[in-house]
Amino acid sequence: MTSTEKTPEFSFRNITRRFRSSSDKEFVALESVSLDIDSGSFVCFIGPSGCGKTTLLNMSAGLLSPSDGAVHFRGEPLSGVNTGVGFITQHDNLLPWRTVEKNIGIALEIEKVPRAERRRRVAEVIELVGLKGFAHQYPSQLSGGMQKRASLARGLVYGPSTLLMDEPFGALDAQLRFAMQNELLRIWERDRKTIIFVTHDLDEAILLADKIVVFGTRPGRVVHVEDVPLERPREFAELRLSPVYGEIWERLWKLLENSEETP
Ligand SMILES: Nc1ncnc2c1ncn2[C@@H]1O[C@H](COP(=O)(O)OP(=O)(O)OP(=O)(O)O)[C@@H](O)[C@H]1O
Repeated sequence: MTSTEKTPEFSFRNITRRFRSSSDKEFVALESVSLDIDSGSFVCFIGPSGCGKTTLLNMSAGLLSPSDGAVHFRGEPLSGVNTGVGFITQHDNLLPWRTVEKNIGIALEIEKVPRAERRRRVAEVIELVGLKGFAHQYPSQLSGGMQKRASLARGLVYGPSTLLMDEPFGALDAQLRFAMQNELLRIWERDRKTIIFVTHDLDEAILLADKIVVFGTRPGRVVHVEDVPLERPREFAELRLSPVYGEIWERLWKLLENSEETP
């Protein structure tokens, strides 16, 4: 790498991950994945069920190690839990007995961040995700979209350089999903954190990403990486009419259709 090139946020180097199935047979969940994720970029992972997308996210978070190969985070080999990432899953996992404010601040409490600083940082992310006025509500008092906002705030509060998002909006209805996609883009355009976002929805991937990584199955592997050169800020209604959008959509759709075939 020359001195002018930036160190990637993540560098996956020839990653293979094997698991044991319920019948105790070893199988390859992810094979020979080599991929760089640029710092500050928005990357979507897309592919059929079981192709290893979550496995790769778990490795990025340091919750799982590769059987072969290595994950480098900001130039350093990753070993152990990656404290530089916020992880947001499909299920919000908000604790029902804690208020919004206390749910969001939980990581700071664990880190023993002093109370005044904790309050300040929690208030800042609450404002950022548009939950001002709801700090003292309990999760059951929030709408689905507000719960998403709360889990987004919880992922942001300790200032990670990357957000790992595993189908975060999968369970939302179309309108709410659209609102949350726009909200996420607004926050990303403000902070330019690196985002790795797993989705099954091709439109969502093209709307959000700078780069789309397409996975295939049996074994899980990367079959294609697509750069998305569409201008930002992106307006979905206009975007869908653009020829570039249509070309990307068709190319990736075909790949996804074929991605479940054994190579
Ligand atoms: N801890 C584990 N033990 C055994 N097998 C596992 C484990 N974690 C994942 N797998 C298997 O590895 C394969 C890849 O799983 P993974 O969850 O990464 O896929 P995915 O692409 O995220 O799927 P989906 O889109 O359905 O969430 C699947 O066959 C899954 O059953």
